[in-house]
Amino acid sequence: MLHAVEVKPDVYWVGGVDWNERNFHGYTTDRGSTYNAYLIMDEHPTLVDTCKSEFADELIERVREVVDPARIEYIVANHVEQDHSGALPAVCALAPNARVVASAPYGVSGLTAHYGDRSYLPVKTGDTLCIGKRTLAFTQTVMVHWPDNMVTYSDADRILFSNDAFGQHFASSKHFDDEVGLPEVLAQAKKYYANIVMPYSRHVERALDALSGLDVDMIAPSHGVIWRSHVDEIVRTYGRWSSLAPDDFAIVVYDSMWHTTEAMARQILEAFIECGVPARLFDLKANHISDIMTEALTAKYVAVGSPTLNNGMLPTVAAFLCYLKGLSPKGGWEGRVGIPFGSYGWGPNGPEEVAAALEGCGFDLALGTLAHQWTEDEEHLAQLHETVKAGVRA
Ligand SMILES: Cc1cc2nc3c(=O)[nH]c(=O)nc-3n(C[C@H](O)[C@H](O)[C@H](O)COP(=O)(O)O)c2cc1C
Repeated sequence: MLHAVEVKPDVYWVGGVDWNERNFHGYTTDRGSTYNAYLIMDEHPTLVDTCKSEFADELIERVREVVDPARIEYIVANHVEQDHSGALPAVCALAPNARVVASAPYGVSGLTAHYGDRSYLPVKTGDTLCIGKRTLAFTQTVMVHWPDNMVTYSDADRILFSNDAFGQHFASSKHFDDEVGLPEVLAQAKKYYANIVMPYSRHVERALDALSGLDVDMIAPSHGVIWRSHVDEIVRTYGRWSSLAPDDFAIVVYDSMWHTTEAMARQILEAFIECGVPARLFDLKANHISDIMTEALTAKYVAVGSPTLNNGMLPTVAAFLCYLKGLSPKGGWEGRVGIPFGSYGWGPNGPEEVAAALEGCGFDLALGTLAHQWTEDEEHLAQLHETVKAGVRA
């Protein structure tokens, strides 16, 4: 088994590795994940976060390699969600004198709802906790991505225990950003941001501002690898993602029964490419919505196509648009163009429903709804091509 790992003097990674996790509440995790917990050995031994309940034994075994769990005096619960707090009852049972530190009011109320009243120690932004040589400082990062989220900073170690922020679903026997392929880790961090954090981008901007004064040389998130060599890069990258500034890039997402909407999708793709706009095509039968969302994070153009089925859009397209709506930034998609399209037999309800959904997400439907009756011929496909080119060049 993987042993506890000393990430800085007297600070140990003691988390769990979920090699086989492939679907995290509807988000595909093709590299598995980790639930990171950190043990700080000071005068008052402190555990930062726990893990999913299924990994409690793994975590406790790693803690035992460093210290008898009964000696733990504080458990900092940065976030209520069960992947970080599920092992709390098991750890508390072995550490009966430990005080559980949680953000007020939502961390305390959330933990109480899940695990009962455990005399939580409530903290707010600016509060500190002396654990010996070290002082831990807490910053609430409200709605990144739940109301209770907070991060914990250890001044003596210059470590930010960032919980979900800067995390990646990435299982590895290595623990640091410089020990694994950076492009893969950044890709997983982008997928995490797009699928978990994106709707709260304004809150991320505020959190980055609040944390900008800290002297950080290690970011220890609760999922994936620890940032020690690329701290500036991931903070800068979060700044870029949270700004929601789009790249000149297009995604074309569709489903189709008899290939007409598919032919339209391919024509739209070609038009972008001819305009010099990099573009990607996603058939919803072959691509998972969480992978498409990763690309939506930075795409200026989001074209979505559905034929009409039973007076509406296809269920696959509806599922994608429902997911997109939930993850759309609360203030809408400033500067982003939505392009609804699709084929129909006798009523254009399919493409029209797509248009209404894209508008509801906050896209600008600058090109209108590109609906076509029955099958496409060469002439109409050429017209569609020109319409998209004209829209992109306008
Ligand atoms: C089961 C089924 C139900 C359909 N229901 C409708 C409908 O309610 N209204 C309509 O206008 N067309 C309806 N159509 C026709 C399709 O919208 C039409 O064939 C369209 O060109 C299919 O586009 P596609 O090739 O992208 O699948 C239906 C087709 C099928 C197979």
